[in-house]
Amino acid sequence: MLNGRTAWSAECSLQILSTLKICQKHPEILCLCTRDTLFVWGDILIELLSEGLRLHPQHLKGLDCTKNMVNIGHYYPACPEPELTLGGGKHSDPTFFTILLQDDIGGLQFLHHNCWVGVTPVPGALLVNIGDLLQVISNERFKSAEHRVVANLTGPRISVASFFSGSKTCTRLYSPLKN
Ligand SMILES: O=C(O)CCC(=O)C(=O)O
Ligand SMILES: [Fe+2]
Repeated sequence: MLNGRTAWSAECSLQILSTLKICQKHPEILCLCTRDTLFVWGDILIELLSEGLRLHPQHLKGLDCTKNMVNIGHYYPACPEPELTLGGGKHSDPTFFTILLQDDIGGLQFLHHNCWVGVTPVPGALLVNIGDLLQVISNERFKSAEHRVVANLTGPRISVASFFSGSKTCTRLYSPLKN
């Protein structure tokens, strides 16, 4: 807090720092993760997801699924006793979908048939995670998988998540698609 105000600049610079640190390690992905490019990926993805539901390619876009995107940078310091803690607790994303850029440290795990399965980092790859809103809209044909981040002896680990979650001022009611 700064004079009673939230120190938003610290969060903001952390986010930029995270993106820059990843880009320093993998300069080839710089063009993948600008805000404009992420909106393009979002539009391509939502078309594919619409088609996956046998809908018109623009159907989900018409529900404003890609209208708003929030970027959050994560910084997980190296941990001397990783088994005693977690980098990020178990959750599902309350979004339509999330595009995630992670560095090469690893630690992200998804819950699959009651087992935690690690996501091996692939240099330059963006990871797409279905969120709760898309699970509801798709009538559970797409699943919003629970995930967590384990702490690592090595680090820091850095990731940047781009959350596509509709407009903050949206008053639209979402419900499962009729079959
Ligand atoms: O840091 C990660 O790999 C995952 C972060 C995450 O799950 C989130 O921001 O919702
Ligand atoms: Fe998440």
